[in-house]
Parts: sequence; structure tokens; C-alpha cells
Amino acid sequence: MTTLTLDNVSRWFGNVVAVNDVSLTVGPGVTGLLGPNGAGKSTLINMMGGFLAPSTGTVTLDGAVIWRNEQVYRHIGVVPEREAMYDFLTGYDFVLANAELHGLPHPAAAARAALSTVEMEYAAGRRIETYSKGMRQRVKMASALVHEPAVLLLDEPFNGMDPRQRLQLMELLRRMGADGRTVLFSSHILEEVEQLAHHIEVIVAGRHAASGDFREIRRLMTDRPHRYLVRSSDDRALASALIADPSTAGLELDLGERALLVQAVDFARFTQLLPRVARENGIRLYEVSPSDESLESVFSYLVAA
Ligand SMILES: Nc1ncnc2c1ncn2[C@@H]1O[C@H](COP(=O)(O)OP(=O)(O)OP(=O)(O)O)[C@@H](O)[C@H]1O
Repeated sequence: MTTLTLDNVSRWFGNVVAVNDVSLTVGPGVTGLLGPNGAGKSTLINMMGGFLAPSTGTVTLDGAVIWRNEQVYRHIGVVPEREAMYDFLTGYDFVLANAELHGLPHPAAAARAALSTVEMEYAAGRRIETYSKGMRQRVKMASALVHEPAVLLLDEPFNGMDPRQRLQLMELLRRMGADGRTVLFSSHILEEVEQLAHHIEVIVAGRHAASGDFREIRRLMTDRPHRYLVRSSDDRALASALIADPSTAGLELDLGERALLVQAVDFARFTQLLPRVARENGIRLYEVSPSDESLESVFSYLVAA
């Protein structure tokens, strides 16, 4: 079982619409679920993992409805974002408990194998309260993997990891994706998703905003209108020279800031135009800085597109 399908899925909590009419399909390999904080990623993962019922729409695995379907739960592993664990247990006991919960025929062997997959055998006998953040993350992984699920869902798995732990986890997820498992992880960091995911789904404000490989998502992000703040020796002259070109969609003189705010619709053309126009008109450029590079503004553009 490997293909997760969401059909017109919404989920609300009282008046808050956390997920708004999302339809998407996630197949084998590594998929990144990208979106700013509060976009609805955890809610989506909880619905895919069978922890939460959709308010409307259906979430299925190879056609079988996930919610309250024990048969399907056997094929899914979830690594939640929250930190809380049973700290007084050893790593081994924690993983073993999940093996027993799944009714595995050889729970002890399964727990040991899962701990070895995440390279945690060496600390398996220690209590979780003595673990670092990265070790906790790995034990959560082992627990999610103990029944060898075909689908692995991870909520912000790289949060709080150091670079070495990050690389190790990326390697492990890559391997699982290459083995033909369906691996989906959420993140609010584009670079993280780009490095690992062969496919990206973008969620913003509960809505499905974009879908594609990292090149397509990058292109969507760089093709959007860019806003720049420009300071020069003659902002007025620069403004009148720039506005004549179709790559410039809007200009605003900010007298207080003593700067020019430029909206560029053709990113590549504008970056060549600006220095040329300045040179031809004898204007000196003191500062050119993007004024809307926050991830949030990139995301809002994608939603509006
Ligand atoms: N149990 C709940 N009760 C009320 N509101 C909720 C509940 N769970 C989520 N929400 C709301 O739904 C929206 C989406 O939350 P969600 O946790 O799914 O987003 P997220 O993309 O995972 O964000 P983050 O990365 O910050 O966890 C938010 O506005 C959140 O406050």
C-alpha cells in the first residue's frame, strides 16, 4: 500500500479552518510538505496518519479510507512533532511498546531492528530523559518504523537538529524513499525540502498552493513580482528611466526613507536593466535590496497565483 489520496479534504476546529478543500496525491519516494507556520501541515499529517478525522472529504490509502481503519494503520508510521515522550522509559522499552501495540509476532526482535535502522542500539538501554534532541527524534523514528510501514509521515523532523543529525536523517529518509516507501515530511524551510524531496506540495493558509519538483517550485517563486528598495544619487531621474521599461510594474518614491520602491515583474530583465539605466544616466546606485523576501510573502504570492 503506497498511495495516499486526499479528495476535497477540509478540517476545521470551531471557527478556525485549518485545512481548506485540499486534494492531492502522494506516492512512493520522498515528498516534502512545505508551508509557513500555521499553514495546516500538522493537521494534514494527522489526517493522513489516522489520528484525526476530516470534517469533509476523504483521505485514503490505495483506495481504503484511513480514519478508524485498523487494517490501514498497519501500513502507516507517524513521527509527530511534539516533544513529549515517556521520558522514564528506555529507548528500547519505548519502541517495544509500539511493537506490542501493533501485535507484532516478534516484538523484541522488531524493536531491536528498528533501533538499529536509526543507529540507536548503543543508547537503547538508557532512559529517554538522558537523550539529546536528535536522539529523541531517532527513537521516535524507530517507534514509527517498528512495524515496517509502507508509508512514513514525519512532522517537522529536522527541527532542532544539528547539521550532522540532519544529514543522517536525510540519508535515512532518502534510503527509505529509494526502497519504494512513501515518505512525506513537513517543513517551513524551502532549502531543506529542496535537498531531500523529489516532489513538493506547498500549503498556505490551509489551502493547496502549488505542487511540483523543486525546480518548478523555485521557478514559481522567482517568477513572482519582486519588490526592491533602491537608493541612488538621483531617485527621481532613475524612476523616470525605469518606468519606461515593461519589466517595471510600479514605482513609488519614499521621501521619508529617501528611497525608491520598485516592483519588478520580469526578474531577469530588471536585474540587467537597473545597472544599465543607472550607467547611461550617470546615476550612482547606493543600495539595492529586496524588500519582500520573507518566506511568508513568497507563500502569499503562490496562494494568490
Ligand atoms: N486542535 C486544534 N484546535 C484549534 N485550532 C487548531 C487545532 N489544531 C490546529 N489548529 C489551528 O489550525 C491551523 C493549522 O494548524 P497546524 O498545526 O496544522 O499548522 P502547521 O502548518 O502544522 O503549523 P506549525 O508548523 O506551526 O505546527 C492553525 O491556525 C491552528 O491554530
